[in-house]
Amino acid sequence: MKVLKFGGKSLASEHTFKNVIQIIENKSKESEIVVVVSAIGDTTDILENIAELAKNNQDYQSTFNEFKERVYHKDINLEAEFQLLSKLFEGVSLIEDCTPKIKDLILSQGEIISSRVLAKQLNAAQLRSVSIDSRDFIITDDSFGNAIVDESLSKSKTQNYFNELPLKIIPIVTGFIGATQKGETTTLGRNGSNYTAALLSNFLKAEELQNYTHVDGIFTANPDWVKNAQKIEELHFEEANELANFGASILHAKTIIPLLENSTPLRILNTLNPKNAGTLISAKATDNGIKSLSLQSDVSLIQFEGRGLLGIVGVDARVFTSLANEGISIGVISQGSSERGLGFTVKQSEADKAIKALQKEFEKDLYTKDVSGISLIDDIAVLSIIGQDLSTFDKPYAALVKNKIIPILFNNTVTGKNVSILVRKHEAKKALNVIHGQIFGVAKNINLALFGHGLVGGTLIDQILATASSIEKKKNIRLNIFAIGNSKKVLLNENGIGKNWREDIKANSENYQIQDVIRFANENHLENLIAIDNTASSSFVDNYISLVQSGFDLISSNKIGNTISYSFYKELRETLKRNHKEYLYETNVGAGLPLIDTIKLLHLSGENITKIKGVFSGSLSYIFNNFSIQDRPFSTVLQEAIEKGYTEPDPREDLSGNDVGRKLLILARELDLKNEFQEIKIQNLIPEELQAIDTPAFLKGLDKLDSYFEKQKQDLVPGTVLRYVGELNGDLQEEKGFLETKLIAVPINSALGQLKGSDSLFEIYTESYGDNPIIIQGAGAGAAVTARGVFGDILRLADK
Ligand SMILES: NC(=O)C1=CN([C@@H]2O[C@H](COP(=O)(O)OP(=O)(O)OC[C@H]3O[C@@H](n4cnc5c(N)ncnc54)[C@H](O)[C@@H]3O)[C@@H](O)[C@H]2O)C=CC1
Ligand SMILES: N[C@@H](CC=O)C(=O)O
Repeated sequence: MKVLKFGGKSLASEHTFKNVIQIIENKSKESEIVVVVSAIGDTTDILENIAELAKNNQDYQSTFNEFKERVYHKDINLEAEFQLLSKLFEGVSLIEDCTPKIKDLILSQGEIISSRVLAKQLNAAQLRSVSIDSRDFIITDDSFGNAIVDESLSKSKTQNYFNELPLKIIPIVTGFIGATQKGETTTLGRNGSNYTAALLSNFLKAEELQNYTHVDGIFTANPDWVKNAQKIEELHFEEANELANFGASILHAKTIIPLLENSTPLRILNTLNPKNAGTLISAKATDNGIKSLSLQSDVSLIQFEGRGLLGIVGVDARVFTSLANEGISIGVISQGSSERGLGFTVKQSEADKAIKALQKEFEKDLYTKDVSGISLIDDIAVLSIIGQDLSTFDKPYAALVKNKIIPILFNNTVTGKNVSILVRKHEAKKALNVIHGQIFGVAKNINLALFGHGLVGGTLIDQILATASSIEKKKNIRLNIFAIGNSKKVLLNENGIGKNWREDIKANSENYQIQDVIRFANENHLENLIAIDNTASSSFVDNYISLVQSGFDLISSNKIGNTISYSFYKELRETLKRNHKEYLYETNVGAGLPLIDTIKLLHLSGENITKIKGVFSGSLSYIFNNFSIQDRPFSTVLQEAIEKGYTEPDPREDLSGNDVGRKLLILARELDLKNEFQEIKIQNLIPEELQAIDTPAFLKGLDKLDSYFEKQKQDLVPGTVLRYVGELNGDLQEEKGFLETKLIAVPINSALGQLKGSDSLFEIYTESYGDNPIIIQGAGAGAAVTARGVFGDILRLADK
């Protein structure tokens, strides 16, 4: 025999009702069944609300009429229940009081109505069934509202009752309600229907209790809050009990206990997806490990502080006794060894009462200032990691801090594996997602805001979208682009911008300030935030500090942030350190080539890098590699470099030598040299009259450059070619290095003379390597290689 229990949501609509009937039909063909029901939909809340209106002498009648219309069913006469309710509400309204006893009688009608309605519907569907009132056999004490079941009496009564039932009739039993020995109606507390079903499963020795809900089972976290929460296939009773104790709303601690006697398995199933196997809770051992995260957001934190409490015996006892006297239960408790302060949680609904009780108890101590404050923090949520001990707690904790969520306090159980963390309510969803991603190894969400969607930025977006799903499979990292912005407008989507981003930008982007993007990320509880600067803008760099302070890591292909004043360079690094954030910019020198990382490692390991020289610019490499040996005007070759995406948005950044200068400065600063941009000796290749005009005018008149460069070529000694080079000389002992860029002639058969395409070449001279430099060579410019380099930085950060 199996017991099937259907919750209120399963009975709430015509559609779900049909599913219930179908499930009952199928299950009754497999084995004998007993069905337990909750009240339909939110009937219990509605009845409670009507009673409250009546008690307060407010208009309850219209809500009651609405209720009657909602539960009315044409084939079933509910007049007796409605009349009883009507009399009860009238009485409550007259005496302006609703005692727990009356309230139980009112609420019980919800389950009575639902069992009658379901039985009627089943009979109409040719499934013989009968509505059964559990008050006939579930016997309780008279603690109305949360009555204690007399299990042995209830067991024998239940067994006798069911022995008398005719065979082949499906019993539809009211959950939640019972009766005292005197026959007074009681209720078993919220979630009591599950308890009734568990009791019946035990008393009738069911082979399984199947609890039909509106979800596929128990998940590693509430799927409404954590998108990639995973269903748990199996749990041991003890683990389920822990989950229930820590507030997993789908389970009720009371439900598990009756099942232990006969080790009756409990399966959590979905009425709307009945083929899913759900979660099985049984006595079978499962792999030990973290099982689930739960969140309680209806709590408040009380802070009790006092200077004069150190060493005084009995203060905690007074705190807890005064609350116990008011029937207030305490959740998480924390007290430091200084004994100066005690923090603990209570239900939010009881917080004011708790404060009043404490103020009364400590009235004198408050006056003498031995107790200096009793205060309340209301916007609190308790996040519990069930199955977590402190040996591996460093990871979720560090992930929280990295996401700028600093727990208010945390607490672990001495035995068992549970850690509870108190966070601000508005941070709870983000905290849950951060910890979930960290401990379950399921795809970690990395939320990206991309600024600049030109050549590099646009290519990067396409690369990310094309590979996101394979990265998720291979690396368990889910890259979610939630913002794409240019200098004026931004497109935002917390669920991820897709392949049609170019059209979406046209249709849906809005004017913005950086604070709008930050606010959007916060409001949508987005974690692991990275801002990526693929602009060439100096004004965008102004946003770096606020982005870091708001919890973003940074990545840039833009070199400006690293090459404005040294004081900004330092300020940014200090801000990053203070906020536990990172800034990666591997593409700043040599595009996709692994140059910066190599220099960083060499320098960090104490290697004295004395010189770096070579061809730093991919575009200038392309231009001079071709122009030196081809009989084509300079402007034609330059135009080609622009079209291939090698140059800066304004190619004068390259021709002026500034871009090479920036790269030298970036490397110098990696070596702890404190140079400023103005100190670099730069050879500018742009004729003076073309230096001050605007970009479109410059681009229109590229041929004005031809005669100057033709002359440079003609002056070359035969067997040599032109190369634009950069050189950095520095030393560990020195504060500043010597940085220079210039156009030179080199032998055509030298390493520099042999460069092809847009290749850059870097020679790194160090003390240990002596005269044989480390050489890094390869494509030094181009949207595709640069975007790949930025992508590499994203994955590096995502892995941390
Ligand atoms: N092309 C290459 O080979 C390499 C380029 N880079 C760097 O990549 C960056 C991007 O270069 P491209 O894609 O070629 O430039 P681009 O001109 O094609 O794109 C720049 C984008 O930034 C946007 N933008 C400008 N100011 C902005 C602001 N204040 N806020 C937000 N967006 C803004 C523009 O609207 C444009 O969409 C540059 O900093 C460049 O130095 C770095 C290494 C190699
Ligand atoms: N314009 C730059 C692009 C890479 O930084 C170059 O030519 O090297």
